[in-house]
Amino acid sequence: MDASIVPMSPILLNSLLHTLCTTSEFDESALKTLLLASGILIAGGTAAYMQSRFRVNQPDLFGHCNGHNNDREVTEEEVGRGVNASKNKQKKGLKSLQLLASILLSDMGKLGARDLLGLVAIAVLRTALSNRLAKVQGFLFRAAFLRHVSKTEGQSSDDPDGYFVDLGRLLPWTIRDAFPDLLNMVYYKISHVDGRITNPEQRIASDVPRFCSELSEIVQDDLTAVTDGLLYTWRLCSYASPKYVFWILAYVLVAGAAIRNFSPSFGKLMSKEQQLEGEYRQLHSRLRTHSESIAFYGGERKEEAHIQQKFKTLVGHVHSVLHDHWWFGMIQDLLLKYLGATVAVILIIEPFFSGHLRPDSSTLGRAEMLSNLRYHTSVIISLFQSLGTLSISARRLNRLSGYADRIYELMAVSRDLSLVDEKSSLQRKASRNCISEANYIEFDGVSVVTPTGNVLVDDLTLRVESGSNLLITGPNGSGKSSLFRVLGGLWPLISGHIVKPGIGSDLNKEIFYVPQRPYTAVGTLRDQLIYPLTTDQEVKSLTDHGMVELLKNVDLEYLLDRYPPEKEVNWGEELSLGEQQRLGMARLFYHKPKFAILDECTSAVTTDMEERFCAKVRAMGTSCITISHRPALVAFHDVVLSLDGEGGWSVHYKREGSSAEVEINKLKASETKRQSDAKTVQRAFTASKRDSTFSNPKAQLYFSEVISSSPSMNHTNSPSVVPQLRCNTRILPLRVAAMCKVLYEITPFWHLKLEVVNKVTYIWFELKYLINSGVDRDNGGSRLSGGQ
Ligand SMILES: Nc1ncnc2c1ncn2[C@@H]1O[C@H](COP(=O)(O)OP(=O)(O)OP(=O)(O)O)[C@@H](O)[C@H]1O
Repeated sequence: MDASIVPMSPILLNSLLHTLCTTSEFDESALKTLLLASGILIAGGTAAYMQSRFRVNQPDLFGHCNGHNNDREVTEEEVGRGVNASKNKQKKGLKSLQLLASILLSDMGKLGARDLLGLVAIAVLRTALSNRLAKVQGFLFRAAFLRHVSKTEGQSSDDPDGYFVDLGRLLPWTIRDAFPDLLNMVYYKISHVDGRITNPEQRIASDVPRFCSELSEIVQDDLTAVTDGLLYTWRLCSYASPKYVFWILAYVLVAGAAIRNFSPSFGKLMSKEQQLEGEYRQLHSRLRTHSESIAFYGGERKEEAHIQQKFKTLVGHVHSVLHDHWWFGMIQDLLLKYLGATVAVILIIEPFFSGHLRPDSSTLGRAEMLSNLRYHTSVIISLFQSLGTLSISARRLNRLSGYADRIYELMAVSRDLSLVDEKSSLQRKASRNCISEANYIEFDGVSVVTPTGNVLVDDLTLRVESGSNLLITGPNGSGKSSLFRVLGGLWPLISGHIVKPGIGSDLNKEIFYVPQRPYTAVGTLRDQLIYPLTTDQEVKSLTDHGMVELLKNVDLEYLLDRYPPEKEVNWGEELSLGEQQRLGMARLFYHKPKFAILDECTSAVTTDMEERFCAKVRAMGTSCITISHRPALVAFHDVVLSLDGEGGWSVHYKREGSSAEVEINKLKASETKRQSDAKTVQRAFTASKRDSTFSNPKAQLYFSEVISSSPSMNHTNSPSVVPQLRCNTRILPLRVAAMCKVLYEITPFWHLKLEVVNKVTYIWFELKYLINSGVDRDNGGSRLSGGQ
């Protein structure tokens, strides 16, 4: 709205001024137009404001939701609470803004300070230039009056804003570089353990850039407003008297106070919008990650409904925000721009028509007056605009505080989690609960507790010497993986003592974790093998021959033929699950750690591959800690830790000559009901005969039959998704008409329609001005020549 209405103000004033210059009295039609426009704006603004304040079907009146809880009436107490909560939130947001600003300033450095000074210099230059232009315009008016140049030429001089704003807005982007790094090891804890913050990625990827860009705009605009304000105050004081500055200031202060009273809590609205947007994006990202499973299940409708619902909530909220911006912008523009400009014109007229600047009757005197009037109109309007800009800064800062609040919350939580880590490690050191370093892994009285407080394993005591191999079994959800979350420091050590190698150094060198869900990094095939190292970090660089050997160990050498060595591939999408798991094994062979934690990392590979893998890891001298449900793997391990899923556990050491079957039977004695379910599946699996269907040569025949009986894909059967899109031979007018219809239908929002209304009003004023000025030039021209 602002952008389209702003140009109206100078046009109205120019029109008024023009009329004054030629006839020395208000033109009746211009006054009517002004009154009509003001009336429409006041009526529209008041109606919208009333509507917004009395939306009774929205329970969280100050949260601006789209009214799902119609069945509950809003009590006065609740509204009161809403007001208090809103005010508290607003204060919190402004405090966050203050803190972020101080971080930005302290991290700005020499480069940032230089840029800030550059901005100030640009603002001063811009003000000086616009002052000069205002003077030139005054001279041109004078010259036009004396018939030296045509008057239209005089009006064509440009405002310098366009030349400076773009350049000025580039500079504050460097402030963004000074932003502290929000991504660190705490990220996992924020998203998986802590639970205070949802969608941290939205805050980092979207809120931070938006915060920086809006902050840069405010800094730029306010700097300009301050320099303009100072210069024009001085000019006005020196030309007329300080009383004009006093009147303008008084008007802006009163209008500003009235506006502040009306202002909705834009910070809170912004914050909620970001949260809803984050949730909406997350649904899309989930859809992308699980698209194959969803397609197999045929779950498109369910997913679509879910996404649609989130989208509707987001749109409803955005609608509500835009509506508030609209009516509030209307009131603000009315008070600070239109009414303000009218007050300015009334102020400027007084000294020229009844005061000390009243011209003498000579032509030169009138020309001088015209020049002065033009210049001082620019001065007074610019002063109004700059004070107006400063007074709406509160709204902009309020909006900005919404982003600031979210960013600061993220920073506070991450700092909190780091501090908690440090504190608890200190506490643990003081007590007996701590992690210390040795050549082996030991759990001594360790309890594994989930972030929600469930005890998964109680008081575990177990030692894994370097060179021995441990197998961990237990029902699903019994805490097998969680044990290593505690060992790796992802979950806090609530009680007990852990001993492990590699503390303080690169943990992967000593204990290498191969996860259940294979992880493939972005990059080339080589990058997959050396992950998490980068090429620069490699102690001994992986040769081509070494790479072939690693891949041969896991039967993946064909990947070298399929993909050029330097090609970056989305491995997670192009490789099968089993292939990704085998790539994970090859990665382990490359790193050759002291201990390898194999968390069901062979669940998708063939059994012979699994056995080869275990044999190779043992031969490498790496101790395996394997989580698996497969009894076949017992043979490769010396110790079996069995979890019962209810906090209990038992350790079994393999004796000479005992077989895997004996060990399993031993474990059976202590089975609970939950355990026995898992074991039954294991036994059924080992007892079942291999299905020979797919090794049967006839299977090929079956596939051929399926393919031949499937419907052929010819073009005549292609589904007509959107019939309108299929006819591509439509003539241009029809296509334009269809486009307009679609545009109209997909833009049900007020603000867009309002834009159209604004544009039409603007054009109407332009036309009216052109017609008036044309008529007046004819009349005025003849009158002037008559006068001369
Ligand atoms: N971030 C978390 N917050 C709360 N509970 C969690 C979290 N992560 C895991 N859990 C819970 O901890 C329990 C143990 O999970 P864990 O992944 O250790 O199981 P597991 O024994 O490895 O199971 P599986 O054999 O299915 O892999 C589960 O009940 C799970 O719901």
